[in-house]
Amino acid sequence: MNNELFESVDHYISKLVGQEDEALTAATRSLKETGMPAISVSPNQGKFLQILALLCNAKNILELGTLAGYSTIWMARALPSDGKLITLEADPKHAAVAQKNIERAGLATQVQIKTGKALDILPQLHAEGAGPFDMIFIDADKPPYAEYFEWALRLSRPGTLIVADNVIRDGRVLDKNSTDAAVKGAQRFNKVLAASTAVTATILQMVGVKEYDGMALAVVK
Ligand SMILES: C[S@@+](CC[C@H](N)C(=O)[O-])C[C@H]1O[C@@H](n2cnc3c(N)ncnc32)[C@H](O)[C@@H]1O
Ligand SMILES: [Mg+2]
Repeated sequence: MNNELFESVDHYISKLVGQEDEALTAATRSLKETGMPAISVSPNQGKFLQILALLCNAKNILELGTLAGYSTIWMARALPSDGKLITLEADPKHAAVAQKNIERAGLATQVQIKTGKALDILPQLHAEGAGPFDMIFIDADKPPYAEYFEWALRLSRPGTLIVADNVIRDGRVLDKNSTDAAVKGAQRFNKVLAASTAVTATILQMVGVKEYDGMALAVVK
């Protein structure tokens, strides 16, 4: 693989159609400033998520895994003025940084961060009658991705788009003997996705400024 070329082309694309404004660059800067890991989606992936949200006319988005709110900002910008995005984050420090970034982006009235483990909050959302969501982006810890998918289905309607990030893991999903918990989580999720009769799904490989990876896309039947 020619990673250098993939990175250069990724920069070329983001310069053309994935330009970040000050709110997005500040969100990225906040990772370094607060010692958070640089594991947000890339600018072009953020733009891709925004386009997906626009394609499904999303008024109601759910995100699992906020970090600094970078992907949150890209997706929330696709919402109409009365649209809402709920994002779940286990780490209160990440949630606090994300809240500031979301306020800076002028999205505080549309975005709600819920702090806690996704597997605790998802049943609460379901019990409260939240949703159905138009789009659900799964990007939290990888081992329970299959469980996140089951909860996403419960919070969906026919036509809901479910997107799951990082399901290729530098190609390591091919390694049947992998002991890496994230790889095993992705393998288990991909199997569950493929076997599900509730969705029409595919997986896109992605190259660029981030590690070689991929996103799963599933439309609920
Ligand atoms: C890959 S980062 C999210 C990146 C973000 N979606 C973006 O692209 O800008 C994963 C986030 O999930 C959070 N997380 C980890 N385990 C979690 C859990 N059980 N429930 C909710 N969030 C979790 C981590 O603290 C981290 O902030
Ligand atoms: Mg990710």
